[in-house]
Amino acid sequence: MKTNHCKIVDCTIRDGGLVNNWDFSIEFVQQLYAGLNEAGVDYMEIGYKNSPKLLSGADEAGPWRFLNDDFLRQVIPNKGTTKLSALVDIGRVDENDILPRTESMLDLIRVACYIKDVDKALQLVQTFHDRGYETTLNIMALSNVMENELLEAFEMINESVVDVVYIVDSYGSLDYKDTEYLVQKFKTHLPHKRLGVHTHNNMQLAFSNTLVAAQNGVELLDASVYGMGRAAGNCPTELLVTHLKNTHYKIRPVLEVLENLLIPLREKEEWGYLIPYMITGSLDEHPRSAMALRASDAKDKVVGFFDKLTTPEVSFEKK
Ligand SMILES: C[C@H](O)CC(=O)C(=O)O
Repeated sequence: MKTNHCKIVDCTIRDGGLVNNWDFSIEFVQQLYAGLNEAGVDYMEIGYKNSPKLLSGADEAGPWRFLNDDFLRQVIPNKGTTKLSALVDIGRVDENDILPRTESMLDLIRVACYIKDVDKALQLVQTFHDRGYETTLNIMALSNVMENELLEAFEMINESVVDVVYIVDSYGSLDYKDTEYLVQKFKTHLPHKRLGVHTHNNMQLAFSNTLVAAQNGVELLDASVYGMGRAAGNCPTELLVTHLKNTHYKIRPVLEVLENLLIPLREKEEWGYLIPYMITGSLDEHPRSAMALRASDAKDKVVGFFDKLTTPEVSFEKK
């Protein structure tokens, strides 16, 4: 039987941390890792490897915001077959904090950037590659990128050592046609690179777009349990685990994690498909305005919110 070419990268802690400021207990992360490992999920992104020296708000955030290698060894004393990944952002990571892979629990380092910073991101990729890690380049907000910028980026990427290049739908505004178009463009211009996809569920399309990408040859599929991720969240891990054919995945351990960890957490924290996120997704915008609305007393005033975002005149409230 033909085996499926796809691999799942579970981002529950990293992207979900944007919902609760990475306030996950050690037991939560250990149980999640054990469940994903039993389920056969290929990678778990256990947080960010940015430097607290380069970012404000470090004191309030949980430890998954600024991963430390000694801490990680204590959290996962018995690593299984699920590999560990960390994300870094341009300008927020201190290269000196990244140990050689042989001395680290991490297997994969993913570098996130906007299109204008692809050159800087590829320099970091080279450093991490030289230290022995698998690497990805995650180009965020691709729905806002001009063709000429993309073509310029492809030239640099082709000359780089990066293993996997990601199509990232940061605003959750792509549909199946857009996804197919982007995947074909990436395949044409990056014939020797493997591809990944990271989707957001603003328009209830995260799962469907991920499947379209997979069907068109994309290998690394980002997801998170119960879709936990910033604003509308991500493609749910449980859906990929149960749906992808010819794989070794098991759904039961993911259901256990859902029942024990994510369903109770969803009672306290909010993420997922909500109308303000649908509005920003459909307008191809960052969800920050919708997140601010949901945190305010006017959280369900979706008509006024829509009017405000779609009116060219800008009015500021008088203090
Ligand atoms: C690089 C990551 O995929 C960043 C992210 O989550 C985004 O939506 O952007």
